[in-house]
Amino acid sequence: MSKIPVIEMFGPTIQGEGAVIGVKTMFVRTYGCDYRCGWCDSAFTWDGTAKNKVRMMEAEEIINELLALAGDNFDCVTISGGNPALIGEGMGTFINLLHERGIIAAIETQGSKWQDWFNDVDVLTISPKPPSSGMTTNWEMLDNIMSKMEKLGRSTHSLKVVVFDDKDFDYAKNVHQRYPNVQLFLQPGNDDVTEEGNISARLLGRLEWLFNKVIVDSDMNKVRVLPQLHALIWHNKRGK
Ligand SMILES: C[S@@+](CC[C@H](N)C(=O)[O-])C[C@H]1O[C@@H](n2cnc3c(N)ncnc32)[C@H](O)[C@@H]1O
Ligand SMILES: Nc1nc2[nH]cc(C(=O)O)c2c(=O)[nH]1
Ligand code: SF4
Ligand SMILES: [Mg+2]
Repeated sequence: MSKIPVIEMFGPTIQGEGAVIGVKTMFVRTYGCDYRCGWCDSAFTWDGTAKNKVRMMEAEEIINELLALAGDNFDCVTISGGNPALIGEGMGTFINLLHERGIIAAIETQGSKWQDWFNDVDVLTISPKPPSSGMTTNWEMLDNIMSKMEKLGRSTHSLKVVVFDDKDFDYAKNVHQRYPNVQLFLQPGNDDVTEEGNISARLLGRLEWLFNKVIVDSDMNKVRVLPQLHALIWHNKRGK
């Protein structure tokens, strides 16, 4: 059996981003990332500061813990990280167990790695990283992932790009031109993930800036611009 490194589980909460924004969901956050985005809002999943909280868990144990947390008060589990795509067959087993219980599986990943269990995911969010992150996109890998997902013919996948500045917006445009048939979500960046208290006004300011970028750009007629809804409500609080 291959175990899964879990750093936190929480919920039920409301999915705050992307294609299924607004849906009630549990979260399972895996430990470890192959990226180090300068503005990562979940850096504790890879920077070592919370390493002592990691538990190596069997798929079955994770389900049992979710059920203990929430009973039958959910039918969606979102697996985020870190990068859940670093995990092999254990994650496939976990997704199968969710399906056996009629629970859907949503994944958040950056598109730097493929796993065969992507084929079984109900909602796959691929979030390639713009220049402000400090990361470099492996376009060959991303092309590969996008073409495998397209071949599935179920359009369970979408793209989500976080935008902090004009260069990121150009990057998002590039992504949209490269994969014109895949729904692209734009999300404004939260440029201070440690600020305490109410950050809604700051985030809404960034959302308005992004709205205005999209409004005047005829290459962006088909994108959708969304906030991080949970951050508007719960700010930088962890486990929400
Ligand atoms: C923490 S990541 C984990 C999953 C995966 N590693 C990824 O990046 O897609 C989850 C989502 O949060 C977004 N995100 C991280 N930091 C952010 C920030 N400061 N502002 C806005 N979105 C952020 C990421 O781009 C990604 O879409
Ligand atoms: N409510 C809520 N929605 C989210 N959507 C993506 C998240 C993530 O950190 O991957 C996230 C999160 O952490 N909380
Ligand atoms: S890829 Fe995701 S988890 Fe990894 S550093 Fe970037 S935002 Fe954070
Ligand atoms: Mg988050």
